[in-house]
Amino acid sequence: IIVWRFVEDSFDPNINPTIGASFMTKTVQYQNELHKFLIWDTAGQERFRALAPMYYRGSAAAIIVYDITKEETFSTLKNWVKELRQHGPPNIVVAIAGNKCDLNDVREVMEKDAKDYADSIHAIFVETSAKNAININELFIEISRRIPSTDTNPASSGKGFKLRRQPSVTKRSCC
Ligand SMILES: Nc1nc2c(ncn2[C@@H]2O[C@H](COP(=O)(O)OP(=O)(O)OP(=O)(O)O)[C@@H](O)[C@H]2O)c(=O)[nH]1
Repeated sequence: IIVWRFVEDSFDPNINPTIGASFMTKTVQYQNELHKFLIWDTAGQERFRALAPMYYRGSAAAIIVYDITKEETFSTLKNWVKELRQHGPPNIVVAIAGNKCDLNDVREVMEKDAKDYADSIHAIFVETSAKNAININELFIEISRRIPSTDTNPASSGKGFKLRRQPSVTKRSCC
């Protein structure tokens, strides 16, 4: 399960915010394999925050998105990183996406600062534009590279396999 929002159909500034979470899939080609991601896009608003553990529990990766034109979204992102470290799956792959890189003129978060922070927590880092579809595929390919396969049998190479840590029953209690 991955926390992410894809390219919007429309870039209306009055677009409705996510309520709870929305689900989507994305398939990327990684080397000779097709990797299908099952994605939950959780709501960013504070009032939905308590729902997030339902979605990141059992997930293989999380993409935490901030807005490069709003410094406060970068601070909020750091809180999400802490939450994932404390309550998320132990080996979850964390990716940080600085979205709206098409709005470089009104940037508030320097790319280097974000990259240094991502490196310090061993997270993937990329600046994206959901609007212009910049670096979206690249981000998923990098996640594919970091999520180990459960299938190490070369005889089955070329056939379908499951990436590690499909949603499963865990003993961890909610929140
Ligand atoms: N210029 C630009 N605008 C974007 C980009 N991505 C999203 N937007 C706009 O930013 C606004 C917020 O986008 P959302 O996708 O709703 O943001 P969100 O963080 O998912 O918000 P929640 O649904 O509340 O979690 C919308 O008006 C989008 O059209 C981008 O890459 N570039």
